[in-house]
Amino acid sequence: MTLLEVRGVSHRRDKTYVLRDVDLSLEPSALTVLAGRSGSGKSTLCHLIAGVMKPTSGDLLIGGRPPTTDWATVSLLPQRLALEPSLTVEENVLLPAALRATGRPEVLLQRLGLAGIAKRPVQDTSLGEQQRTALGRALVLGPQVAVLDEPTAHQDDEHVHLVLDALRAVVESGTLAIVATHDQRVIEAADNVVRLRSGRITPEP
Ligand SMILES: Nc1ncnc2c1ncn2[C@@H]1O[C@H](COP(=O)(O)OP(=O)(O)OP(=O)(O)O)[C@@H](O)[C@H]1O
Repeated sequence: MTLLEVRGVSHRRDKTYVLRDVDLSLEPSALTVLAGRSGSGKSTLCHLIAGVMKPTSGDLLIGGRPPTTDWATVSLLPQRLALEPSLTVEENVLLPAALRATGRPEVLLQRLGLAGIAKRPVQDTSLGEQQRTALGRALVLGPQVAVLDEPTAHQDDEHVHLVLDALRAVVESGTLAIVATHDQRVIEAADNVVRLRSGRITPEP
């Protein structure tokens, strides 16, 4: 069963095409890596899948519908995190749940190594902790699709394992996790790898 369908997507920034004729069909319950050199278009594709930008041409469908900004359907961990600095770690994780009166973050905070600092303003935490907070925020609703841009960029080996365990747990619950990364440790843990080169999907490797 296809969950995410990307059909003939091209995207232009200024006068240059940064994505060209991208076709992709992905099923639920998988950890899919978007790999490729810096500037190959990974972040752009992340933003299109998460519905925060519209493609110049082509279609993206999640469960047969265009992406919305409803984080239970598709969530985003942006490269620049976009946390609310004065809120605590826990409050940031719970932001998508605030409108739903749901959300039990204890297990997730534990899994991401954040339980001990949950009540601290996020601005008083390390960059790696902030990145795991933004990851928790992306996973807290157990979305159909979680789009995660470089989620291990600020993590050491030990914390990469925590991140991968948290990803594996949501994937086992049905989430399609799409992870843009250069990190070989994440690439090795993936169910499938989509490689981009100059905005086009290229066969492995
Ligand atoms: N706002 C923008 N305006 C114009 N060009 C942009 C803009 N943002 C990105 N680009 C260009 O689009 C291309 C793809 O960028 P993108 O950020 O998607 O790459 P990436 O694979 O995620 O790179 P990285 O691994 O360095 O994050 C790059 O050539 C980049 O310079």
